[in-house]
Amino acid sequence: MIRSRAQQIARGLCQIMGRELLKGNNKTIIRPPTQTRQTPQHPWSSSSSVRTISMLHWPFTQPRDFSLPNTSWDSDMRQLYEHYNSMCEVDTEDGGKKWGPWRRLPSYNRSLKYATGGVYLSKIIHSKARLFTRSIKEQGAAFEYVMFVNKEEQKCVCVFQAGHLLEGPPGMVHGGAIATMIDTVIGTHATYLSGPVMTANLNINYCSPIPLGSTVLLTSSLDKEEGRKTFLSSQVTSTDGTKLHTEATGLFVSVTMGHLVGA
Ligand SMILES: CCCCCCCC(=O)SCCNC(=O)CCNC(=O)[C@H](O)C(C)(C)COP(=O)(O)OP(=O)(O)OC[C@H]1O[C@@H](n2cnc3c(N)ncnc32)[C@H](O)[C@@H]1OP(=O)(O)O
Repeated sequence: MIRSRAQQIARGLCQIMGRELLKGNNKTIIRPPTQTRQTPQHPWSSSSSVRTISMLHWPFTQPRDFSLPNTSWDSDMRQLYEHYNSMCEVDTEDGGKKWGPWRRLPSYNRSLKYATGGVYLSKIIHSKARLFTRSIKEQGAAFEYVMFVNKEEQKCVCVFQAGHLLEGPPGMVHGGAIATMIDTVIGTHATYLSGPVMTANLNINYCSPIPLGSTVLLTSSLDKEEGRKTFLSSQVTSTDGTKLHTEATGLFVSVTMGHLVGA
């Protein structure tokens, strides 16, 4: 009985989430429920077919965007955030603003919250579930990160500060935490490019340890797409790009929304 109720909710959710995924150039991208500030209209979201949500008419709480700066961020993290954020909006000749080549991806503690009504649904469906990387409340204790995508170059970058709860060897970041971040970054990038996907294969080479508490840069680039398969590669480097910490490749397989929510 409970299962059939869950399935009904999941089916409804599929319909809702399906509507909230943007279609751009035949690609599906995650859409935030709202912008955190006034931003210029972006070509990807300017289509009249896109259903935007007016939070003015939305009675439920706006989810917290974890990718915005907080006091735990060190100077490297802030500088890189400012660097990529400044390329999200550029000045026009007439003194206005327009979208730049990069876009910051918002980040919530449940993927469900990207959908219209997702904040409400997340209180009903597995209400205690949290996205692994956003499950620790203390700022700076575990995964602090922000992701930016560049549609033209089909690239994604992530500025990641590894907190003290991610220790593996003494004073160094746990390999599983690094794998988690790589999966998160290339998985998000694959979703951005290809719509709902799941990780089918992840290969990782750990080249040099990441000091606990430090900030590193993760990059993701599209290698190829073959039918339902999206192949990406990733590198984790020091913030100045001179030291290679980790390199990885991943295969993501497109799935239906039903597959994702277990309907
Ligand atoms: C917002 C935060 C984002 C975070 C992103 C995190 C993403 C995740 O961690 S997902 C969780 C971890 N992953 C999983 O649990 C996935 C478990 N696996 C599955 O569900 C399924 O095996 C799944 C969906 C990957 C593929 O199953 P299915 O849809 O039946 O596809 P299937 O027909 O088997 O394979 C499709 C193609 O992929 C290939 N393929 C599938 N698995 C693999 C694999 N491991 N290695 C190589 N190729 C593979 C198949 O050979 C096939 O290729 P082709 O089309 O050329 O014949």
